Amino acid sequence: MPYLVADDLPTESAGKRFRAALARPGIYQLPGAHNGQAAIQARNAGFDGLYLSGAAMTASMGLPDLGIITVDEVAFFIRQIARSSGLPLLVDGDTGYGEVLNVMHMVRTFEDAGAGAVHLEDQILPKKCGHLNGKNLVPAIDMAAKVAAARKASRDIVIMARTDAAGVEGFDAAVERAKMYVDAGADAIFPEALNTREMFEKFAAAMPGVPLLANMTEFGKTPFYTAKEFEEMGYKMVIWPVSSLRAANKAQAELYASIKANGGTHKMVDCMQTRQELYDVIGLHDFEELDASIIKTIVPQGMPQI
Ligand SMILES: C[C@](O)(C(=O)O)[C@H](CC(=O)O)C(=O)O
Ligand SMILES: [Mg+2]
Repeated sequence: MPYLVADDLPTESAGKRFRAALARPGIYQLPGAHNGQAAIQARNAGFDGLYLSGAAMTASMGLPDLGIITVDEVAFFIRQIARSSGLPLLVDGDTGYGEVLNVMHMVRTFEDAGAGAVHLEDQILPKKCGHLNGKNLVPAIDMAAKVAAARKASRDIVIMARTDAAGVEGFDAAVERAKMYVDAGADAIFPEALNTREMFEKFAAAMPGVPLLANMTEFGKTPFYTAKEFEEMGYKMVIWPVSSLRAANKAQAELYASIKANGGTHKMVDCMQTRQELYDVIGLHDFEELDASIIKTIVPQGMPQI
């Protein structure tokens, strides 16, 4: 039903629902949803949690993933995904867009917008995709302070700390940083850009009892593993962060090339979501029925003749 009806809204905060999902056995599978439509499609495919990727948001805005997006721009994405899908959402908070007060502002804004979890990373600005070379990190203590700030700002939202150290300072430093971030208040850890099964397993063995996230981004440093394989390696969450946008972007580029080549869209119609399919996904008829039903709650016998 449309998110507009109070009785249909989740009774618990997204943060509590995200925590409950983490407490279940098995790995929590969080496909990237880069907008409200993608979020409904992922839910319809059977997922019960989602990821909002900084790389996908910025790419969809025609920008590189360098941390030049703002808190309110991200909140716009969070709101549409939380409303359209009703699912708990893990949001990419990049570096927190500044220092400790900015981190706190981010956490409050994201939680108020409907996010269930947020991750913060230990790079300096301009940050980079974790799977690129040439990253630079802030001192571990500065990141720990950001984590403590996020913890203080959180009502229910899950605070996750990402460390990019494995590819910069080495594996041991990544473990050391992760432990420091847990001590500072992180609920979960995202070890970025591990590149072998051994590394994933060793990291999990070094962090007993801490929920860990695996990032199964394509064309990066991590070879393909399935959700089940990550679960066996000791991971509690897996994201496919940019996949929906990559697939949509490729389809879009083919569409534009075809219009240009053929003078119209006729050759691409078979690749398109039909009007009916679109309306089914977004629930147009539910919204129309809701609209028509409101007057009946005031005048159940129909409109008086005056
Ligand atoms: C997870 C990530 O932070 C994202 O923004 O989705 C990126 C994904 C990517 O660029 O492939 C990352 O830094 O890994
Ligand atoms: Mg990112």
